[in-house]
Amino acid sequence: MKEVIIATKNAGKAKEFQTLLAKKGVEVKSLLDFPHCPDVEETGHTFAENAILKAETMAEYFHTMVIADDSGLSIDALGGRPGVYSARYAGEEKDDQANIAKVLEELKEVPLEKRTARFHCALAVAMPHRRTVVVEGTCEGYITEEPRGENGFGYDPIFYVPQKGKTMAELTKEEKNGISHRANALAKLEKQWNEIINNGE
Ligand SMILES: O=P(O)(O)OP(=O)(O)OP(=O)(O)OC[C@H]1O[C@@H](n2cnc3c(O)ncnc32)[C@H](O)[C@@H]1O
Ligand SMILES: [Mg+2]
Repeated sequence: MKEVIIATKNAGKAKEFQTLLAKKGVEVKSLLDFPHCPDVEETGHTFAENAILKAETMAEYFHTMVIADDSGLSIDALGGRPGVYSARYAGEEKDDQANIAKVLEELKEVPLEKRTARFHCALAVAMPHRRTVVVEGTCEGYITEEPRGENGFGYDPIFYVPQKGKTMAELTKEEKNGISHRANALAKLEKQWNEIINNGE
């Protein structure tokens, strides 16, 4: 089976890529499988910049094709925050519960109709001796007043998906993969996929 490295240390993301790419007959390895690999500082100001940074650094490190995901939540009432700072919104520990608590506190006075938000995902595919390919996907929703659901990761328990009538964390893995920002970004690689997979190294 063809193997692809996803440059992420986030177990939730890694699992989603495992399911999404298994359908394409691809086995996913994440950086969690390579405990000694270096950390990449996310110094970019956009999701795309950070995805390129992570993918290119790791493609150089591994000497092979690497895909990176930089993603996050943009809340309109907060001027687009937490945005590219989603992982560390409440501190360096990357604590999902603390991040959720901070968002809910900041939105305390904001009525439901003004709690519009979207998840963003930028995917960068870095290949030795080729130009890096970048695609982006989004998913629209609302921020709930309290967390609901046990599935997924990150901000999923407070992200309400109107078309499903549930929070992202109440969706099954298959349902989330049917509508997520990550799946939407990956779908944009569809046409190039065979070329990426066969010529990437
Ligand atoms: O950089 P890597 O190692 O991939 O892992 P990370 O967790 O730091 O990932 P990002 O820098 O892309 O930050 C994304 C954050 O945005 C949030 N996020 C992204 N996608 C999400 C999703 O599908 N559901 C819920 N929250 C998500 C979550 O808090 C992530 O930690
Ligand atoms: Mg990160």
